[in-house]
Amino acid sequence: DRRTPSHPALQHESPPQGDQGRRRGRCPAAMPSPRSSPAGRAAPVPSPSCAAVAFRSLLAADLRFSRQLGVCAGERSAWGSARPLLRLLEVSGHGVPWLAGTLYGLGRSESPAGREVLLNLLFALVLDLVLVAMVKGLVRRRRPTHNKMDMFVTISVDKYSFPSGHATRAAMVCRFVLHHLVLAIPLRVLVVLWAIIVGISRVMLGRHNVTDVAFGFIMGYMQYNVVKYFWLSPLSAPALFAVWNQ
Ligand SMILES: CC(C)=CCC/C(C)=C/CC/C(C)=C/COP(=O)(O)O
Repeated sequence: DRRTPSHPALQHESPPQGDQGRRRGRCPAAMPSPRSSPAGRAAPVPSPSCAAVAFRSLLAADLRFSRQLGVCAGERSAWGSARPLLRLLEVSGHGVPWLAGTLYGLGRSESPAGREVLLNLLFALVLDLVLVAMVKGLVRRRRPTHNKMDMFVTISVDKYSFPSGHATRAAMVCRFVLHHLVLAIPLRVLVVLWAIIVGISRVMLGRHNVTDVAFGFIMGYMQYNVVKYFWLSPLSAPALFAVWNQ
């Protein structure tokens, strides 16, 4: 009879059920498994809340799915031959070329409008590096076990994977470019595609889990709002531009 527990421990104390369990914020789907205490009594093992159960299930699904998508994680992986191409994409979304390119552009720019845009792009890139490093350092989620740590120039927090710095940068730069460069429609589409492909390639390379990239996209998208809010201009930062124009 399933309703009458045969195990003596279960007869002593039944797990919190129904209303009682719910009131304590516990998940009915994860009822505690009673264990015997030294005195022979069943000691109720606290069960996790529904939110915790849902969170763990999401993470488990994320790990499984990301592993399946990591088809370029090594040369011998299913799509290993595409790895060099994805590594090229990795460099295209890396902080070093973006910072170097922006600094170079700033040095060469002769128009005040161009300098203003590039100065704000520099601010955006630095802000992105700082925020991503802070979140990575706080969350400390390890990179997927199938990732080969052969990345192009990393800093210490880059051993962590949440969020994907490439995804934040790609999303933020994409918004920035679409707002500040006058581009023909096909080029605008290309910029959006580049950002999406950079994000997807992080999972295919085995560098990240899907949730790292998804959160990275959201974070990068919002970072652009911060850049817009603190937009540096001769009006908002006259001292900076005065020095510049000397
Ligand atoms: C000036 C200075 C501190 C430059 C640092 C540039 C640099 C090494 C950025 C790191 C870029 C990177 C490897 C991000 C990691 O991207 P994930 O998508 O793997 O999170």
